Amino acid sequence: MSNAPLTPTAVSCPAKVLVAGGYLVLDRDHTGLVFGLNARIHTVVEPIKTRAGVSISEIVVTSPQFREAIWEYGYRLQGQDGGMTVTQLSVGHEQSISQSRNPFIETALTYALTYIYILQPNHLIKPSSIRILADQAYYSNPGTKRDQASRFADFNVRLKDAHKTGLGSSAALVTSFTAAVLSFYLSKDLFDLKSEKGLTVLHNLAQASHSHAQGKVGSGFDIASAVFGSCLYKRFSPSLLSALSQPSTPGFASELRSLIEGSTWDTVIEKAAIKMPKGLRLVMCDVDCGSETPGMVKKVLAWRSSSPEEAERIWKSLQEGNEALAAELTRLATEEEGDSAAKYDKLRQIISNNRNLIREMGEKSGVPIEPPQQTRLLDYCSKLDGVVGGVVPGAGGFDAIVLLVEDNERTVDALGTSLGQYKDEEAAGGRVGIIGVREEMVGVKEEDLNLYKEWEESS
Ligand SMILES: Nc1ncnc2c1ncn2[C@@H]1O[C@H](COP(=O)(O)OP(=O)(O)OP(=O)(O)O)[C@@H](O)[C@H]1O
Ligand SMILES: C[C@@](O)(CCOP(=O)(O)O)CC(=O)O
Repeated sequence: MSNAPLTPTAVSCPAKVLVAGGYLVLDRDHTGLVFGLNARIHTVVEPIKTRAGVSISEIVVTSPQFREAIWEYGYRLQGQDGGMTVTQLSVGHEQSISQSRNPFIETALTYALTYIYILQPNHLIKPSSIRILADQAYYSNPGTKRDQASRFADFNVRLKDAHKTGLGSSAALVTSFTAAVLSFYLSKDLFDLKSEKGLTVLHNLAQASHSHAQGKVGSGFDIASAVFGSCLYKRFSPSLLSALSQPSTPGFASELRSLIEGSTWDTVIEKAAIKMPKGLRLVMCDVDCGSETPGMVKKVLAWRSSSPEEAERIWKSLQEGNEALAAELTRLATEEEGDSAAKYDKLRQIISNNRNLIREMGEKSGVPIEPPQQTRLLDYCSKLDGVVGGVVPGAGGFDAIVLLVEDNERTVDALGTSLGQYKDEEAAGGRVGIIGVREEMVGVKEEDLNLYKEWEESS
């Protein structure tokens, strides 16, 4: 048993935008083109500070930018190879348990502690304190800064009242949380975030726990970009996770380890296939409306099953269009090209063809993937100076668009002004704003603890 003090550890992961491959990426015959974004969720793990009444096996998780965001967990070893069982202890004062549970944190903790235990069965897992800190762009609530230099805002609301912008908060949270907890408790020879193996273990473990907490509905592209940054993504076989026993049931711990470390995991991640040409960047616009992704996915997939031939034609053409988009971006990023006016013509053409197919997919399935108000908005933006084109990202719907624009202040400022003046009489939502993010190639990253000074435990 080791008594060495554990060193405070901080890790962050990026947000995501699925620029191409929505719906297609749900099966392994197709790929998704996902860009990481430079908004991050950070997790800081430290030895617990002595507090009256803290029991020996307790991990306290807080998300101090939000009100009442504290989750206290006890953990104990389950017999028959069931792994670590995590139980929520006292709950967020004056609230009912169901209101203040955080399934993403609870599941990520269960999977991470189980993996830690199985690698170091003779080590005591010491109590710890975990803080989560998120960049502003994940939420549209205006935050207040504790001081000028502060990176993280105080959102002054409960997490359940926060308005998400759809950048993949749960995936960045689960991945940075898992990475920070593993790095904190495991020695470098057992888990090293800087090694290929460490990244693969992190990816597989975060996919498993995120999928469990989310109800196994997503393709996992958001976890892939949280770990690896921008990439071309082919999902894992869903059967890998459906075969895994439930946490705390006999055999779970060993099954989890062989799944996470073994060769059956079949995700394909191509980082080299995604590049942003010098001179271009992404801009995300928030449309201040909501869409319900799981319902849209169900309906699109139901239509695909009922009209297989027609769907196959669209899926095949769109896959080709998405591959063409990735290839053209890579070509522009790697080949010398002059500054001719026609430089981005091919890119424009590819985006326009893909949008036609996305609209067809939406019309045929009866799902508003690129609904008319988004078509009008995208067409309006695409005609502005310096804008190459744009699409509805991910599942589409009413909540966001992503634009490919020339990377200079003039273009982005003019875009902001034009969007400020944009009025669509028929659209319910109204205001369109630029989210303060751009593409990010780097995935998971260790961070310096000085970043969190004003968010010390007592604050
Ligand atoms: N800062 C945070 N602190 C703690 N938990 C968080 C935080 N941000 C998000 N979460 C957890 O993630 C959940 C939101 O995840 P969800 O998958 O619904 O949204 P998302 O990943 O941001 O959206 P999308 O998949 O549309 O991009 C919250 O209910 C909460 O459990
Ligand atoms: C529809 C889908 O392909 C993309 C959903 O993306 P987003 O959550 O709208 O960013 C679902 C998935 O891949 O998990």
